[in-house]
Amino acid sequence: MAADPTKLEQEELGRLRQGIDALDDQMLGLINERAKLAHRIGEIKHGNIYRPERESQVLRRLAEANTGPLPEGSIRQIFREIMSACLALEQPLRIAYLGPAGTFSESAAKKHFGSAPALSPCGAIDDVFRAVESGNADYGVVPVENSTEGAIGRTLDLLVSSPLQICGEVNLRIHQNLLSKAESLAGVTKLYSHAQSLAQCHEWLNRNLATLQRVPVASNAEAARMASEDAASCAIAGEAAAKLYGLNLLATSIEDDPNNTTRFLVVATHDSGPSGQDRTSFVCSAQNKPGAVHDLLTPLKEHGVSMTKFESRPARGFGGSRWEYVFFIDVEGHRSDPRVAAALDDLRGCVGFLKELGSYPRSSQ
Ligand SMILES: O=C(O)C(=O)C[C@]1(C(=O)O)C=C[C@@H](O)C=C1
Repeated sequence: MAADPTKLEQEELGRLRQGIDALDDQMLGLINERAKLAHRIGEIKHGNIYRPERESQVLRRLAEANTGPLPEGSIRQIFREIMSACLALEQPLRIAYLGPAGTFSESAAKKHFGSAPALSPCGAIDDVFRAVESGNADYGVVPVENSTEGAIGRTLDLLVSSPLQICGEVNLRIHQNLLSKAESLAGVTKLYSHAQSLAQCHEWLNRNLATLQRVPVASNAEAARMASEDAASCAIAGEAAAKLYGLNLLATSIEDDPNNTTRFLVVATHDSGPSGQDRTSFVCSAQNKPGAVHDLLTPLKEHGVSMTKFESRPARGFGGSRWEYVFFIDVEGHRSDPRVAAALDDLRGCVGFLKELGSYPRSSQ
């Protein structure tokens, strides 16, 4: 046990706490002053107040100005919550995400919007798009790719067919944990998780729990819920699900790839204005002739536009015939940047189909 503080230390403790109280009072005043400025900005803007490009600039500027000791991640989190609360005074946002509660999509939505908005879980990626299209939600958060498992095809397909635009991206480090109602694995016979999570922890499971029966279920959060009802089972899921269902963390960060990251997109009826560090996504077809894919890349090269993603997908779902493909391309820059605009114009002239999916601030991670 730690020794009790000496009398001198007790006195110092009192002075330090007074110092903290004084700073807290100042910060309280300043945060409310800030809220008043945001409120006035809201009055001037009329209508849609949420500005992803401005939020990205605010967070980037503070992260760059930060000299510590608080790390950049904490500064971003604190100011994210302050902006989230300021915005909620003006425009309470409704966010649809791929549920149920406790999924990584929910964590991504909170990371991007803070905790002020009303979050509604949807049963499928299609339902997230539908909620935003119908006006039942202002924004939608859906996974689009995982660094271990690759693209989420359904999200890509819906980006082609839906009128929604991408207005943001969130990169989330995915830490998988072994959770159970039980305090140890002694009597545990079954393991629930989503098939993707089982795959992401495959080697760890083979090394540590080779004989445990693995049961794939609809989502990690559902796995956690099932494990919460049966102490002879365990689940692989994120920390949010562990908290939600009151489960013990029997092992943490058990994913095989320590850099396991999922990229989520924020979809809306509009994309984002330029923030200075943006990405533009579009999808296009290539003609079925030699050198067609090379032709797609030429306008980008000619206008000095960097490509950050190139993903192909069968075009069958979009009226294409067998063995025809569409290409999902991400480039650096905003569609209003002259070089990006010129490259897109040239591309439009040489492909059968091109759809802009939106420009949005690049994720900080
Ligand atoms: O700068 C603005 O346009 C604001 O409305 C202020 C503010 C903020 O709190 O900084 C609030 C909401 C917007 O999404 C962006 C920024």
